Amino acid sequence: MSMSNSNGNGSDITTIPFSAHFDLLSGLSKDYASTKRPLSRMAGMYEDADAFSKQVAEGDPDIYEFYELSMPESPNELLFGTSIVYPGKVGREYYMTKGHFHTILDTPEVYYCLSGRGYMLMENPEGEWKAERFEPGQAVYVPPRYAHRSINVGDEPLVTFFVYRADSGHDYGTIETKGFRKLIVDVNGGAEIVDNPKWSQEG
Ligand SMILES: O=P(O)(O)OC[C@H]1O[C@](O)(CO)[C@@H](O)[C@@H]1O
Ligand SMILES: [Fe+2]
Repeated sequence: MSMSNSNGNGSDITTIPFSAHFDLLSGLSKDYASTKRPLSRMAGMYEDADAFSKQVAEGDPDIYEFYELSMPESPNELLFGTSIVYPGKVGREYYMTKGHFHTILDTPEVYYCLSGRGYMLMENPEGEWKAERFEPGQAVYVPPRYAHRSINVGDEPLVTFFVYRADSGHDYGTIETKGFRKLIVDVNGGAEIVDNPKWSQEG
């Protein structure tokens, strides 16, 4: 059987069958090294700047880590791995990923929750948004054009398995400066979705 295919751009790429291990509960892999995101890499992304600075100074905790396999950036390939968001809060805001649009905006993504509790917060450039629950066994579809951010509202790591087209790319766009239109915050011990003041001030 031939293992060659074309990436549609004139050059041939070759991938071979393979498998990878991810622990069902922790999401950690025996086969790969993860990429870790400490809090200091998320400057300006949490609403409470004082709480952010204090936590960075007091140890700069890892907020999340993920595995991203090295794949040819082709529309004919898929990229998959696990994402692990640790439990905690910055001020009233739960630990979360940076979140991103795909550089090729029209590409979707699927997430499957392996353990933990949280939300996938999604919004498109037109301002439509949706927060879907993550709990073990729940799959979430991120449609084309939707930015997506995983948020851990529980006491355990939030572990998800994701798959997306390998050429999709990451575009942080307005997210690094204004964030998402909504925040998920702790109100008296429960998670609530509230307006992000950075968006409501400017409309
Ligand atoms: O790009 P961000 O928002 O920091 O999040 C990274 C996560 O997103 C992914 O690209 C999957 O969409 C993974 O690599 C990782 O789990
Ligand atoms: Fe993505």
